[in-house]
Amino acid sequence: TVLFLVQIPELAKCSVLMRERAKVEEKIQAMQCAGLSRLQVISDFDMTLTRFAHNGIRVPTTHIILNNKLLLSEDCLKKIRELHNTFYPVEIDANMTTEEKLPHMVEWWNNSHKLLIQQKIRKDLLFQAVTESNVMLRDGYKAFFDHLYEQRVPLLVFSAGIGDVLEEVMRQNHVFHPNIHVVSNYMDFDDTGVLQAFEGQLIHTFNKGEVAVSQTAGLKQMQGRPNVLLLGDSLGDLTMADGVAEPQNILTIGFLNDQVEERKKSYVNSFDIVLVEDETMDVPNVILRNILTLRDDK
Ligand SMILES: Nc1ccn([C@@H]2O[C@H](COP(=O)(O)O)[C@@H](O)[C@H]2O)c(=O)n1
Repeated sequence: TVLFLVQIPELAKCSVLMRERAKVEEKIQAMQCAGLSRLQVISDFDMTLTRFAHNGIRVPTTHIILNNKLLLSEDCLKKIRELHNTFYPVEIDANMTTEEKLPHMVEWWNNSHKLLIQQKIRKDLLFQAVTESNVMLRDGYKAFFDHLYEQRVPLLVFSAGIGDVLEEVMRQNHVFHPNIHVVSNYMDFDDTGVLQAFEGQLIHTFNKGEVAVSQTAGLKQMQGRPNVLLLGDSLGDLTMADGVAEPQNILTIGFLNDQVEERKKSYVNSFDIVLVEDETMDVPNVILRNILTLRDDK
């Protein structure tokens, strides 16, 4: 154990919480032994791969990136902000159960998507909306994406945000590599490039388990990879690996960004590792380096 802690000093930082350190060590060691050919990474996007805040200012989610006068009228911007002010507190409420939150999440996503469709958003303006936004990936993001790509480890980005927007964020940061598969809410544009609907089943924060079973279970590039590094910022993200066939070791890392004291206990009880107000990818990167470099012969 002492040797292990020397190898991963980042886990000793006070912003890193673990319910059972020994279990974390055991899982990492098992994943090291199995090698990279048995590994896949599943990550949420908003507030997990992106920062929560920068210099005290909230970083936009993929939905909020669209809150730009280029795309939305003043009236629509106001309505979208009102929806956010009503429903985000519900999403992160430490005293409500997931079942209690569910109908509110469906209402939030459906109403905001309806408003976006009414605005007839043009596909060719998404690039500019992302450029003009303050979206930022977490510090250390490049090493995270590049290392997985170089080592040919598949990365499933599983997001209740907007797929077209998060792809553009990764593209503009030069990390949208071919080993990435995205499952998210994609926009459906008509022949003239105007938003007319959203494709497929709606994904919100708390139905990722269902979506995993129906959409990610059959993904060819993820098959034969029973070891999972899972990254999220919501308890709903813990179900993102529900589509993995015969899982062996699932190491879960939760970013606790908001309502820290209220949610600390439930996060520590649910994720293997909890990172408190940590805007970096340092811990996932060091764990990946351990898993990927100790036995890279497979
Ligand atoms: N109209 C909305 C709906 C949701 N959000 C936020 O987006 C996040 C979803 O994306 P993940 O990549 O984290 O799955 C979710 O946590 C909501 O807070 C929003 O900003 N506007």
